[in-house]
Amino acid sequence: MPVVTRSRVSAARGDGAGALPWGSASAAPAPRHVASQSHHNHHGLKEKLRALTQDYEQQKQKQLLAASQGGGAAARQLRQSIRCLNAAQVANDENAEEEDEEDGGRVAKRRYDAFGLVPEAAVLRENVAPPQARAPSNDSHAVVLARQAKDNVVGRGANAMSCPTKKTVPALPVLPVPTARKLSLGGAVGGKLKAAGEVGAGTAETVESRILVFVRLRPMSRKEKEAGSRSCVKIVNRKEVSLTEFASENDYLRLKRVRDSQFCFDSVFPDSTTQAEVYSTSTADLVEGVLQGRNGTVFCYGATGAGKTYTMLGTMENPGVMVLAINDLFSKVTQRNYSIKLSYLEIYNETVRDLLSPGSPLNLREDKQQGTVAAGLTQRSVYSTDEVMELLQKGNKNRTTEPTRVNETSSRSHAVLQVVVEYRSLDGTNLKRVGKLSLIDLAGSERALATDQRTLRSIEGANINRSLLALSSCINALVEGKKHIPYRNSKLTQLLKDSLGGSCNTVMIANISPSHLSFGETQNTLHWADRAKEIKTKTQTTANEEVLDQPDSETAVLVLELQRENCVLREQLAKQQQKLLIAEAQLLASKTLPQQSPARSSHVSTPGSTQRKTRRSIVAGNYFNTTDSKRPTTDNAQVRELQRKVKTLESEMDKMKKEHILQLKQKDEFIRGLINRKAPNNCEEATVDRRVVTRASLRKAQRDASATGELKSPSHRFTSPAPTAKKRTFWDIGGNSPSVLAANGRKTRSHVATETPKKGSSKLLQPGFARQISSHRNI
Ligand SMILES: Nc1ncnc2c1ncn2[C@@H]1O[C@H](COP(=O)(O)OP(=O)(O)OP(=O)(O)O)[C@@H](O)[C@H]1O
Repeated sequence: MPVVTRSRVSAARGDGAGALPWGSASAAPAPRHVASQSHHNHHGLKEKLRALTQDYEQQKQKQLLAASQGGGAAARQLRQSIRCLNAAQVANDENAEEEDEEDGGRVAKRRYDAFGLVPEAAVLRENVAPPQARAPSNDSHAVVLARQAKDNVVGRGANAMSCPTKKTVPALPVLPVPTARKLSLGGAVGGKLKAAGEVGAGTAETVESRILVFVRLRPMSRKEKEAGSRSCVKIVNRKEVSLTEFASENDYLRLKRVRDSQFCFDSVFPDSTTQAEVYSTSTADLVEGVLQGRNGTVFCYGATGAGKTYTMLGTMENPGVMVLAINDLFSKVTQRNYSIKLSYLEIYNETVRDLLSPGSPLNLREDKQQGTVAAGLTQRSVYSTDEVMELLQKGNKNRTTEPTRVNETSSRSHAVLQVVVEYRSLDGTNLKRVGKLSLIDLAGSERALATDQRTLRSIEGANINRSLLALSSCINALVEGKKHIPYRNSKLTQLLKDSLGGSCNTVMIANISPSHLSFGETQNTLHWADRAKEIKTKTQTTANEEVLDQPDSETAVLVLELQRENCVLREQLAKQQQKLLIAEAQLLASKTLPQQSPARSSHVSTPGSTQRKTRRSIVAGNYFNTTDSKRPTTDNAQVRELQRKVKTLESEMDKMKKEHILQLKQKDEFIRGLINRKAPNNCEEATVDRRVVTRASLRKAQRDASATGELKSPSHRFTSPAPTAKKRTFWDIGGNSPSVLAANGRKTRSHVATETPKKGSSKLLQPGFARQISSHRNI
C-alpha cells in the first residue's frame, strides 16, 4: 500500500505523468525498478540497495494486504523490518546526496519519499522517485489520503489543497486549479456550493466551506530595482504562482540547486492588476452578502512593504478595497430602510484602540449575538461615502505608522474597519437583518533585521510577529481540526475568531513582492496563504435575521426618514462651512498679497525697516490694522467687503445651526410622543426609545461640550481644526514621513504637518467624491 507523497507527485509530474488524477490512484501495476534504473543510469552499491529496497517494497505491500486481512503479528513484524530498511535508506540517501553534489549537473536530482505505512516513515527524502509514485495504486487508504491532502492535490473542490512542490525538472504540467467558492448570496447557496464540489456538511444555516485566498504581486519598487533585484515570482494561468530560489553567487555548494516551488490559489493578481479588479474579484461578492444579512471579512496578509495598505486603502487616485467596498455599499443601498454604522480600531502592541475617538485602550469581550466586540468602541452612523471617507481619513491620521528600513510608511498596527448594515422591512413583517463587513489591514510580518533595531521598533515588531504567529497557530489548529483553537493567544486572533472559525465568508489577500531579495518573506507568505486555504469555515446560507415581536414599522420608518433628513442638513452645513473657509482664505490672501507687491516695497526705505515695522505690528496685536492704514483705499474697501461677507456667512450658519437643532428637538418630541402612545413592554418601541434617548443625550453632550469650548456639534465635524502635532494624511502613503509624538504619546505617521488641509485631502469632504470614485471604478 504505497503512500503518495509530495516527492512522488513532483517526480510523477517530471516524467510527464502529471495527468494522473490526483486522489484517484491508478489501478495499473507498478512498473519494476529496472525501468527506473535504466532511466537513471546509476551503478554500484547504492543502486543495488535501492533496487533491493524497491523489490522488497512490493513484496511488503502484498504481504501487508494479507496481514491486514489475516492478523496483526505478521504486520507488526513487517513494519519493524520496514523501519530498519528505512533507516538504512536514510543513511544511503545522505551518501547519495553527497554523491549527487559531487556529480553536479550530471545526475538529474530527484526527490523520493521513504514510503511506508507508518506516518512517521512518510517523510520526504532526496533521491530517486520510486516507480510506484508515478502510478499510485488503488489501495490508497485513509493514511494515504491524509498525506495526499497535504500535497499538491488541487482541483478537488474545497478539500483540495496545495503545498509548495519542490521542482527540479522544468515544464511542469499545468496543475488543475481549485474550484473557487462562490460566496453565498441566497438561500440556494448551499446547493450551489455542493454543486461546485464544496464540502457540504453544514447545518441548515451554514455550509462548511473554506477561506478564499488570493495573491497579489506588487510591481518592483525603485529601491529594489536599484539594488539589482531579479524577479523570483512567476504567475501562471492567473491561478498559480511559481517561486524561484536563486542561488547566491557565493554559495558554491548550492550553486546548482536553484529550485522552484509552485502554489495554487483561487486567483493570483499580477502587478498590473488594478484596484478595481482586485476588489471585484475578491470582495464584491462579500458586500452583496453583507447587504443580505451575512458576515464577511477581508484581510490582507504579507511581509512589510508588500502592498497590504495599498490594497486595502489605496491612494487618492487608486482607492483600495476599503474605499471601493464602501462606495459599492452605498451605491447599492438605495432604499431608505437601511442603516449603516461604522467603527475603526487598531491593535497596536497588543492593545485595542479606537481610531475614531482615541482614548484609553479597549477591552475585548464575547457577545453571544455579535461575537467578539471591543467594549466602548465608537460606532458612527453614516449616510454617504463622503462621510465614510472623512471618518477613514480621521482614523488613519490616528493610526500608528512609522518609517522602517523596508517601508517608508510602514503600518505598525493591525487596522480593522467594521461596517454594520442593518435592514428593516417596511412591509409590516417587521424583519430585521444585520450584516457585518470587516476589512482588515494587518501589520507586516517582518524579520528583525529587515526593519529596525531601535527599541520601540523592535518591540512593535515583536508584537506584530507575536500576533501573526498566533494567527498561524490558529490556522494550523483549524486545518488540523483540533478541538482547541488558541484564539486567546493574541488580540488579533480574538478579533478574527468569527472570521476564521465562525459563520463568515472570509477572503484573504496575500501580498507579495517580486524581488528575489524578499524571497524568504514571499515564501513564508505563500506558505501561510496556502495553509489558510485549508481552513474550513461555516459559510452562512441564511441571513442574520430576526422578526421583531410587534410590528412598529411606522415608527421605524419615521426614525430612518429623520436620520436621512439630518444627513441632508449636515451636508448643507458642510457646504456652508466650506464657503466660509474659502472666504476666510480669500480674506487672508488679500491682506498678505499687497505686502509682497513691488509697489508696496517702494513705500519702504530699506528691507530691514519693513521687517522691523511688521514685527512691531504683530507684537502690538494689530497687524492688519497697522498695515491697513498705509494701504490704498481700494484695498481697504476690498477687505471690508470680504469681512462683511464672512460675517454674513457666519450669521447664516449660526441661524442654520439653530434651526437645525430646533428641528431635531421637534422631531424628537414627536417620536417620543409616538412612543408614549405604545405599551411600555413593546420590544420594538424599546429599541426606538433607546435610539432616541441616545441621540438626545448625544446632543446634550454636544451642547455641554460646546459650552465648554469643545468641538462636538454636528457642524463642527466638518471644520478642520489645525492639527497640533504632525500627523499622516490618509492618502499620503507614498511620501517620507518624519514622525512626531501624538497626544497619547505614540508616534503617528506625519506627512502633513501643522499646515491647513491640502487640496487633495479636502476632496474627500466634497460631496462629488463618491461619484469620482465610482467613475474611477467603472474605468
Ligand atoms: N499594487 C501596487 N501598485 C503600485 N504600488 C504599490 C502596489 N502595492 C504596493 N505599492 C507601493 O509599495 C509601497 C509599500 O506598500 P504598502 O505601504 O502598502 O506596504 P505594506 O504591506 O502595507 O507595508 P507595512 O506592513 O510595512 O505597512 C508603497 O509605496 C505603495 O504605494
